[in-house]
Amino acid sequence: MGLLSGCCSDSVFQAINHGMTPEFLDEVREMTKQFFALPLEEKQKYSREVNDIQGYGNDMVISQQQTLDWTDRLYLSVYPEEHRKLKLWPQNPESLRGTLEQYSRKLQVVTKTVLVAMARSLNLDDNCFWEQYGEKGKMDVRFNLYPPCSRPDVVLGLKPHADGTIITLLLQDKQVEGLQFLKDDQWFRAPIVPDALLINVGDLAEILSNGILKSPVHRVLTNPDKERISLAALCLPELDKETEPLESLVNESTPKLYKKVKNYDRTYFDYYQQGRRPIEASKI
Ligand SMILES: O=C(O)CCC(=O)C(=O)O
Ligand SMILES: [Fe+2]
Repeated sequence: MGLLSGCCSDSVFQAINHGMTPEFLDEVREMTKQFFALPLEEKQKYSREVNDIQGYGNDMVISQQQTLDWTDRLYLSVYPEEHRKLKLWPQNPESLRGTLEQYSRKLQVVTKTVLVAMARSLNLDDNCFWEQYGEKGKMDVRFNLYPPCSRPDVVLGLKPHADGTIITLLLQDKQVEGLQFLKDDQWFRAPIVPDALLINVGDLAEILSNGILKSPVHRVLTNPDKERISLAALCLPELDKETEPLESLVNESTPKLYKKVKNYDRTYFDYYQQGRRPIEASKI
């Protein structure tokens, strides 16, 4: 697999030669568009329940101050398989379930390759990140639709955040840009590289690497006349696994910079909705 680095930050890569054909990626994008184009009542058959993250719909509203994102979503857990809530997997378009299954299986292979490459880049044991992900590592997918918005000057598709993952694998829209990464207090656009997957490091890789890898802050702009889609696959450690800086990266001259965290995605949400970075809470 080829990794093109440094589009906007050292922790963001565009991966090519990932083993999926351009036609297959188009199919994945197409099924995403088709789902969101369905009538609302059809999509609502898969609605998220009030206290669940999985399903169709926008974010949970936990406070009146919360800034809402200009986006429509479908969130599904794919791995481990026992986390799947199949009743929330759309049967329309008909190909969605099968294509998602195939896509996520391929992404598991990509995930392993990337985690090994990350370890090598830090001169660590090949499997040190992979072991932290675990045999029962979680993969959740988030389908995003950003409808056209008449006030792109004041409304964001997705507010600034860093991902609460080990890594995130993102399939971007092929025509419409919108994703930006923050570096040195400036926003840089993530260019569309057709048929590449954009991979970024998440907070948990920052913690594991004791801060050598940085989880980049990013946001999505809205567009006045075009809709945009994306599909994010979020790789998280298996349930109840504790994440802390790898022992080999901690010694007398480089102390441990982060506390141990567990089920980080749960605390993540509260911070995120207040516009805060959850990783701040785990810094020592
Ligand atoms: O839509 C995008 O390009 C980015 C999505 C994203 O950052 C996310 O789902 O966490
Ligand atoms: Fe993100």
